[in-house]
Amino acid sequence: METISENRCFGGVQGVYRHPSKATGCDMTFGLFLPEEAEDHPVPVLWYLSGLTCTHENAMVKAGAQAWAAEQGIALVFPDTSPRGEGVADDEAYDLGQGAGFYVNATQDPWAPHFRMWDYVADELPRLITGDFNIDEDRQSITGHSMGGHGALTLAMSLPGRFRSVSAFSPICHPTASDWGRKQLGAYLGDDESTWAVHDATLLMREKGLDIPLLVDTGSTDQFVDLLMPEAFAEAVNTRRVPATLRLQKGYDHSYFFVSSFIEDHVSFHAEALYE
Ligand SMILES: N[C@@H](CCC(=O)N[C@@H](CS)C(=O)NCC(=O)O)C(=O)O
Repeated sequence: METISENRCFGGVQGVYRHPSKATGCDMTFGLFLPEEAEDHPVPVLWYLSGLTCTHENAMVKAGAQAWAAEQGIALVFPDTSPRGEGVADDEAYDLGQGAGFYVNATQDPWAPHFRMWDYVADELPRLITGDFNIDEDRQSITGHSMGGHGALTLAMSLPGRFRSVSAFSPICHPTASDWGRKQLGAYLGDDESTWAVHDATLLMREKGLDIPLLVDTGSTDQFVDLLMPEAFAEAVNTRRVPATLRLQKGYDHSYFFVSSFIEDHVSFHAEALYE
């Protein structure tokens, strides 16, 4: 693993690292914030999955999470959103290909060789960070924004026991019924929609429910709210009577100004579960 940068940050270290990935078959870059406590003992970790067009960097520099993670003694990991590089397939559209991995394992050409972001964030990167850094593998929580909120919700519902809590900012809630989803799931997984269902938070909620604390914030004036479909997810949560806090935040849009306004709440919410 190669260290790209390490900067002192709120008493801890904000690092950026690159490593060859077996899952994606290319080099992958991620950001990792370690609070000061990691110098002495293993610390809990909060995963932050990012949205369309993002790299590891957007949330790392724009969400403002480190101050609150430092206060709580929690590590933050910021994975990239797709495989990258010249030998990796791409598309001209911003919402397909590089920067738009959707946290699935592609089965279709030209995506199948590298677009295995599910395996990357569910298996390979967790093993790497808990092996190489002072992180407590038994205390993990997950959050994300937009496409990353979709990733956070679907990972949490599909990997029971892995995470202590899950939250999301403006998540894509029902991708099998949205243009943020149908296009990408069709391209990566093919036309058989039965293979899409395990990547749809609303369908997973209807089918399985969830037994860890759940918090979702969406801006009431998010410009993409019709694509996010928070009401479909809320209905599934209600139908299953899953304890959850689902909020529409008045006047907020889809940007990182929204994420940074509520990140303190989310870090505190996760800290409660991680230190229970
Ligand atoms: N570029 C797209 C939207 C992409 C977008 O809003 N991406 C969000 C996540 S879904 C983001 O975080 N962008 C990067 C940033 O704001 O730093 C458009 O204008 O239609």
